Amino acid sequence: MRLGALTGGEEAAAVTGFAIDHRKVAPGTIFGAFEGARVNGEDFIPAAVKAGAVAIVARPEAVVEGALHIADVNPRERFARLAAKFFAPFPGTAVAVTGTNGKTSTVEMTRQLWRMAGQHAASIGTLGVTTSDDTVSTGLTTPDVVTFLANVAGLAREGVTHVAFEASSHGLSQYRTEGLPVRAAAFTNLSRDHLDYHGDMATYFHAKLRLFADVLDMDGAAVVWADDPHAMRVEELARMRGNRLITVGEHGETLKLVERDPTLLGQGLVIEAEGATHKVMLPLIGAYQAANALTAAGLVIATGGDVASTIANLARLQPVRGRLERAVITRAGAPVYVDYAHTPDAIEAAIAALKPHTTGRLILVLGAGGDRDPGKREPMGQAAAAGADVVIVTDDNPRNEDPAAIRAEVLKGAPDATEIGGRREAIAAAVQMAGAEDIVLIAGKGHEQGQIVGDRVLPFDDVSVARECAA
Ligand SMILES: CC(=O)N[C@H]1[C@@H](OP(=O)(O)OP(=O)(O)OC[C@H]2O[C@@H](n3ccc(=O)[nH]c3=O)[C@H](O)[C@@H]2O)O[C@H](CO)[C@@H](O)[C@@H]1O[C@H](C)C(=O)N[C@@H](C)C(=O)N[C@H](CCC(=O)O)C(=O)O
Ligand SMILES: Nc1ncnc2c1ncn2[C@@H]1O[C@H](COP(=O)(O)OP(=O)(O)OP(=O)(O)O)[C@@H](O)[C@H]1O
Ligand SMILES: N[C@H](CCC[C@H](N)C(=O)O)C(=O)O
Ligand SMILES: [Mg+2]
Repeated sequence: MRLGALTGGEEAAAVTGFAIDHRKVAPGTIFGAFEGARVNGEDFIPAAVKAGAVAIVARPEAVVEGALHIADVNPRERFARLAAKFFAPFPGTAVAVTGTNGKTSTVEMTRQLWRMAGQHAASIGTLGVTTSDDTVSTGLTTPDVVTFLANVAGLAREGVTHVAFEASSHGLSQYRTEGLPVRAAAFTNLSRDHLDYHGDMATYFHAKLRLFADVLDMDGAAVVWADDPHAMRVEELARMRGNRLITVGEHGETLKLVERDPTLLGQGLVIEAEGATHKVMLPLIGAYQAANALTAAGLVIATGGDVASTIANLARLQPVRGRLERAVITRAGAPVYVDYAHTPDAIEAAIAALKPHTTGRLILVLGAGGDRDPGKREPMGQAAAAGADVVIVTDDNPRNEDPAAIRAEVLKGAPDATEIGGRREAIAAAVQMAGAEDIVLIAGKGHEQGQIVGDRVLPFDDVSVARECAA
């Protein structure tokens, strides 16, 4: 592709690719130089030009010599839009999910429901890029803009027509997905997380609202979990902008949840839609999984899915990795669940999901990640102490923090908890103390395959460790 074809100018230079890291620049690359949280990408402009960059997308005040300066006050957005032109075509139907909890579950369930309807579907998020054939990890929930757009284009080349992706607040505030047309956007919920990055709840919510204010197509649909206290703001935004509004939940109008009856292995749902009453047996436990399943159904309906068959297909949803995943049943007969709860709200939701399933004690193992919002740690401890009968505080991913200091902050909220730093030892203790009537919940790491200590990733999988401890 010629540079002029992207800029609307006369430049004849060939564009061979896009990069936001100067170490990935090759001859013909367009380099995006952004001010980051850690360093200023503008400092790498000379090195990028030396490596063969033909154009630099940067703020007007940045100094660019030896390559075209594509100046913009919002260089991240401009870069994403140019890159999207380069990487297109994309799958015809893309939808995005934002919210503090439930994004991964919702995109995965959307992918499954589309597939059941005969579509060639994929999802992108915390679990990686998932198609019906495999899952390839990207390391981030919303990958960087170049990885994201290249992956979405790659999916189109493989024949994927429908893609659901997670729009994290970091991804939205860094314009990681701009340029890809979004036909429908879903909001799951808002609660405390990531305040280390966003500073306060208002800024965090504002970042999420960008999905509805800026990213969603003007003629696209907004799908809203109506039972969240923040749903109203999203609904107002959609109405103001003239987007089709699909609301789901007990307060929902499109898919109204009128009854939820937990059973041993799932839950019966009664849903009112289009004047008819639909009954379906969801093969997953927990109110939160019903919420995510209904939000996913909303997205499928928003993109042309038939209402009755989409609801009926909920009966065939497969579990999502690391979300209330039953790892093993101990010798004493206690089921051990692994769940990715790593916010106060999620801890509460995971406990609420399991409580109806035990006549004995709920034994909870939890920790909190290092280099992430420290303010959520004490409330996580409080949620644990309020809902579980036995709490064991352990390490999550300490990253570059002192693990004992992180545990101390969680323990402030759960002063009666037992402290066992080693995650394996903590899981072993929980498994050993569980009796026939008890349930063990291991929270925080879900599907993760490693424990990040310093800059090293040590192999660790909660599910495998639980099985080893129960053997
Ligand atoms: C806080 C954060 O979001 N950081 C991400 C972001 O950094 P940034 O733009 O602030 O970058 P920076 O490191 O200050 O560098 C500025 C610029 O200089 C460039 N650079 C930097 C160094 C160099 O030698 N050469 C160079 O060109 C960088 O590529 C960047 O464009 O852009 C980088 C490049 O894409 C990401 O790798 C990095 O993710 C870090 C590793 C990270 O841990 N991110 C987490 C917090 C994250 O994004 N999480 C969300 C939410 C999770 C969820 O709730 O699900 C996610 O979507 O995964
Ligand atoms: N709708 C929901 N309401 C409350 N809690 C939820 C909901 N969905 C999921 N959770 C909790 O959050 C955890 C993470 O779920 P999931 O991975 O789907 O969310 P996510 O938004 O993708 O998280 P992340 O921001 O880390 O990517 C679950 O294991 C569960 O404990
Ligand atoms: N076990 C994890 C969960 C992280 C979830 C992720 N979305 C983030 O906050 O970056 C941790 O705190 O290390
Ligand atoms: Mg996720």
